[in-house]
Amino acid sequence: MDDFQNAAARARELHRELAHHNYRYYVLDSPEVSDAQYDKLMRELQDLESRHPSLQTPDSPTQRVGGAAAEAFGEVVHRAPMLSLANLFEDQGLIEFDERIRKLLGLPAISYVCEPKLDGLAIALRYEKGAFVQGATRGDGTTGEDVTANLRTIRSLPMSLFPQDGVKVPEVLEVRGEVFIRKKDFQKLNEKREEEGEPLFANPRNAAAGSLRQLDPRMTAARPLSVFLYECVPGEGVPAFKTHIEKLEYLKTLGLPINQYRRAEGLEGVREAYDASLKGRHELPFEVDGMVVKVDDEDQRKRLGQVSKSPRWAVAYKFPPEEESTEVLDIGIQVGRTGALTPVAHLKPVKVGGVTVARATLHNEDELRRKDVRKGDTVFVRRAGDVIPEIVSVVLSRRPADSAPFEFPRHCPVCHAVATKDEDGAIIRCTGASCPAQLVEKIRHFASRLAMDIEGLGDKLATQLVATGSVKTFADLYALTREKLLTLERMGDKSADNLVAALERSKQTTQRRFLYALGIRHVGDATAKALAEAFPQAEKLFGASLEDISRVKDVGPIMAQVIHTFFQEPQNQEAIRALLAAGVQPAAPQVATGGPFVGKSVVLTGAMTGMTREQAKEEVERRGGKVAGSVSRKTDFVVAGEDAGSKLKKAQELGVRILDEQAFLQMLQTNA
Ligand SMILES: NC(=O)c1ccc[n+]([C@@H]2O[C@H](COP(=O)([O-])OP(=O)(O)OC[C@H]3O[C@@H](n4cnc5c(N)ncnc54)[C@H](O)[C@@H]3O)[C@@H](O)[C@H]2O)c1
Ligand SMILES: [Zn+2]
Repeated sequence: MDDFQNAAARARELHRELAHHNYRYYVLDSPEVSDAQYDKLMRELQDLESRHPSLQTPDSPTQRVGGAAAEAFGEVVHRAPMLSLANLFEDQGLIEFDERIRKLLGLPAISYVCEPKLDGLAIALRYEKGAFVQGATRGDGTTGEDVTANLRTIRSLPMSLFPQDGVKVPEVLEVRGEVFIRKKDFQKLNEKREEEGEPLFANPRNAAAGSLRQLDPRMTAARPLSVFLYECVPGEGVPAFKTHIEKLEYLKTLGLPINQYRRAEGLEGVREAYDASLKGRHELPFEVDGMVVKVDDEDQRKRLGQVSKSPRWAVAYKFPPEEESTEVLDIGIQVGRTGALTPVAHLKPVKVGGVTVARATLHNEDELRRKDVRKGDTVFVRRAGDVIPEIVSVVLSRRPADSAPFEFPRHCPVCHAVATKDEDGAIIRCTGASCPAQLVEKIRHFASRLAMDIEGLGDKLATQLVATGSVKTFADLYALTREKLLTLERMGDKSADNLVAALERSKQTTQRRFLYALGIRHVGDATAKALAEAFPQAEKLFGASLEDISRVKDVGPIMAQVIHTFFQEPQNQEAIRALLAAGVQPAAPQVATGGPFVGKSVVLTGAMTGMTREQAKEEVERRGGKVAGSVSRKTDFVVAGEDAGSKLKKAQELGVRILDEQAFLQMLQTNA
């Protein structure tokens, strides 16, 4: 085959493909590929046609506007054809556009108007004697669909013009503009569809088109659409405008909604406007997919005329796409630092918003189920600004016949411990205390002040210990030696010695600290205290029934379930046994029966030199006292350390007994 035959065959293929995508996009409002992919096919065809002009037949998709009107609607023949816009994607295209215009007009510089390119669908509206009488979609540019009833449901569209003082309402006014949906409304609409099990709209454009093209206007009314107008067809009583801006301002005086525009002088002016609008695109409450550049002077426009399906005097300068379609190669589960199991889609890499995206989060099981994303699906991926890439919708028409819903695992894929659902429903979490995926976080918590209080073991060191494989379980911490620690990066002699000493010290602990240190979900310091009183030995919890645990003070049914599951997990029993074998000795809480603290309410304020606030609290509680946060008449003692402030003052005012650190320590000693 020669080059021409090849080109002709490819062109036929592209005709077929583009016709298919046009139908999905314009008639069904449910595209299968992204705009960028569609544009690529279109450019390929344009390219073939420019190399072989005989391929440019009148029925070529390059020569036609939009898609045919759906038969279900009445037809409206436009008074003047509704055109499309030529697209540009980079500065080079803009240079050529400006050059062409200057050459055709024989002028050194052109005044332009720049408008946001709304991502919606074009409509033509007709007002007679100021009353809205008919509205139509663009259709194929010549004939559109009569969507009058649906347009009447758009709140921002005036049903009758309300001109400013001195402005005469024209006999007949035909205006053109764009119906669109605001980002917030789009999100709400898709959430509702999710709930109702309806397929999601891929983007605001399809949502707007799908909503306006409803056969039942009540359906349209339920979906909040918006409209901006940007063009006006000459007609009876309509002034002859010198410029586009004059026209826009005129429409405004009639009470019609007009979008913001920006005047731009020459190529440089357009570049500035483009940079500004690209930068500001995320601040707008609606989706824009580019900037429309129009020649401002109406007379110049007439002289420029049009080519095939678009005017020569305007162009759509597109923004880089933020949405792409691609394929889900697989769905995996990622275990986060807090044990949350997060489903992640592995995608055939695509460029979205300027970066290559190969993964997208599916957030959690509920979200995954709602969107019903499956392996093998074609999906729309979105990445706007710095936002994490996300899957917007699935192209159901492209779903493989043998696909099956994703089965969310009930065990952690990393450590195989049971994974359970959070009580608030959304997140599934691994319950393994030695789960490698959570280890850094677990160890950081284990070493924290209210837990084992191992000084010097923070986030950085925990990360290092896990990364080097030195620590795989809590108990491994107690096998760390000075020599071993010194092999770590940035670890000095002194720090190593201090850490070994801190580890050794931490072995003498309390059952309350020990239980808290295990990092059982929801078990904070207070619950650990109650649990320690009921179960002075950790191993007793292995055999405890759900009822036993439920009887513990302040432990509700959900927490009881979490605690029960934790101590049933063999991995966790093993972790506890190993800690005890390593020499950790959690002391059972002593229940005080006598002494000066029993049943007393104590307030701690100011800094003490000999112990921390937490230690002081623990000492008081061990002796049967309660530590309160604020001073009242019910307070029995206030322990005032250095720089005690308002609490001390309050105590003095109320005549509450005040102890300094010395007196407090003495009281503790006499009641050890
Ligand atoms: N994904 C798909 O399968 C698929 C299929 C068909 C078309 N498409 C997309 O649609 C595009 C073609 O659609 P099109 O012919 O409507 O062209 P277009 O969207 O590129 O530009 C023309 C349209 O821009 C709109 N517009 C928005 N703001 C405007 C403003 N301020 N002034 C003037 N017009 C404004 C008007 O509706 C006008 O008809 C393609 O480039 C592609 O991105 C996608
Ligand atoms: Zn795990």
